[in-house]
Amino acid sequence: MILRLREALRALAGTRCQVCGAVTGGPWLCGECAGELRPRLGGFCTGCAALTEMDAQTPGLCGKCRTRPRPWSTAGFYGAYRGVLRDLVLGLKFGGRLAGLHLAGELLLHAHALHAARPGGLDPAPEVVAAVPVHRWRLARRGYNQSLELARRVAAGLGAPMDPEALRKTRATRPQSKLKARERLENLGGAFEARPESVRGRRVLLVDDVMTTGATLEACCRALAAAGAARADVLVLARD
Ligand SMILES: O=P(O)(O)OC[C@H]1O[C@H](OP(=O)(O)OP(=O)(O)O)[C@H](O)[C@@H]1O
Repeated sequence: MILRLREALRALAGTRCQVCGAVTGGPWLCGECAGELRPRLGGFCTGCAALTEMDAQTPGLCGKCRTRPRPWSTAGFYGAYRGVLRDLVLGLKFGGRLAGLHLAGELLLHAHALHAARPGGLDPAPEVVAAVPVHRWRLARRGYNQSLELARRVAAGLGAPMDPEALRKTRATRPQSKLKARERLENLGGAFEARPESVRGRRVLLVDDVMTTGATLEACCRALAAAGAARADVLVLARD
């Protein structure tokens, strides 16, 4: 009975666009949203994924990454944090639109393949997949950690081990989205801890939904390095 109900709900979800909720004939997206979703192939920094004005520009290191490399090896992302991709991220995080996880997982896997194929790109076979953690209070309020759910899908798609305990948030912090760029790194000081048993000597792929200043991923990668990770790559759905 419960299974039949689940199937019926799944069938119902399959008739709606996972981004805008419009009724569709297809499984995941309406024509309008599908038409807008395309991976960004050029015009980004290979170090921090910062976007340049021209998306036709050959990817290379930005000035900031040349002078102050980030504490990760390289970054991969699907697209700019705009339009349909932004709606998808916001729906996952604040709208409880978890049906979007299937699509988001596929986009992340597509992004991983693209960024693993470029020179100096993502590790094609990470030894551990980890997620940016949320504090237990936020978890209790939201009911799930969207980054963890995304990381699970990436790990399953890559056939790589997922370790939900690899990183932990040790204290509650103000949401990055509410802070100015210069306040963001300070907000996260000492807020993340990595578990040495999970990451020591291993190549880690760290997954999050969106990168804005990169402060969150930076704080997490510093924790991974402190716990002895051999390498950390970062992968996000959207770059702001
Ligand atoms: O690159 P940054 O400038 O660090 O910003 C990006 C981070 O900000 C958001 O989390 P936020 O802290 O707002 O929310 P959450 O803890 O509620 O997921 C987002 O999910 C990223 O983790």
